[in-house]
Amino acid sequence: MSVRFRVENLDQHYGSAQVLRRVGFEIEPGECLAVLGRNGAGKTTLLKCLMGVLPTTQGRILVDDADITHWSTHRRSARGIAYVPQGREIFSELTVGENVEAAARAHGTFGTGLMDETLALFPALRQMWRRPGGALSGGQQQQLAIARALMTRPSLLILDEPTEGIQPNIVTAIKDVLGALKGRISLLLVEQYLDFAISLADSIVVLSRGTVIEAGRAEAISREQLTRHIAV
Ligand SMILES: Nc1ncnc2c1ncn2[C@@H]1O[C@H](COP(=O)(O)OP(=O)(O)OP(=O)(O)O)[C@@H](O)[C@H]1O
Repeated sequence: MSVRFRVENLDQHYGSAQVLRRVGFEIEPGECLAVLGRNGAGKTTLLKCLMGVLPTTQGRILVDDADITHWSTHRRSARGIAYVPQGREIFSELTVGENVEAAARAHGTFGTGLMDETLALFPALRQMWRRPGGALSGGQQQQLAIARALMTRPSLLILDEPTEGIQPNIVTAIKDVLGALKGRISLLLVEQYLDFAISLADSIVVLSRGTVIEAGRAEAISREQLTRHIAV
């Protein structure tokens, strides 16, 4: 089940440095929002605020009608917000199967059809089921991280640069999976790879120095505009 997700006037500071300024956007149920911006624009900081890893001092975060601004990370996760961080953070000592099962047990979805449904999206993971997570390629680890996140039965899946450092065939596989999930769940995608973001996004937000400098429906923003905003 997907949700409406809204962020209003979010500020964030590291010490005296302001990193986010009045950031706001909305994700319609079942849609994909791409957040774009150069290195250092504040994208990862934004995601940390949304997951409650960083406390919010100014602004509001809403899921449907619930104000989750001050909820713990755990409570947000229980409300259906899942986060696949940059760097993936799987358990490299555990097998692929143990990684998936640990996430499923922690969220009460072990032994449900959800596990089979999710693994059907990632045939490569089934083939690698008994291999340690650390033995997988970067792309396979990314798939594993997404599969783990899906075990929480999310209504909003947040992904921080899922294509970073990944071989092209797995990028395509991940794009297909996210495309298939869209509609059923909402997606928030932070991405540097423009073509990937454009192919999935229904709406786009561009951040620059912590400020939203462009926002709108994906079809209303040209590729040239986006390239100009995020070119180094
Ligand atoms: N823990 C921290 N303490 C102080 N400053 C930080 C911290 N983390 C990030 N910053 C600074 O905040 C700004 C935003 O960083 P952030 O990582 O959110 O950007 P980003 O858009 O995700 O960049 P990248 O694509 O490189 O990950 C940068 O200027 C960065 O140097």
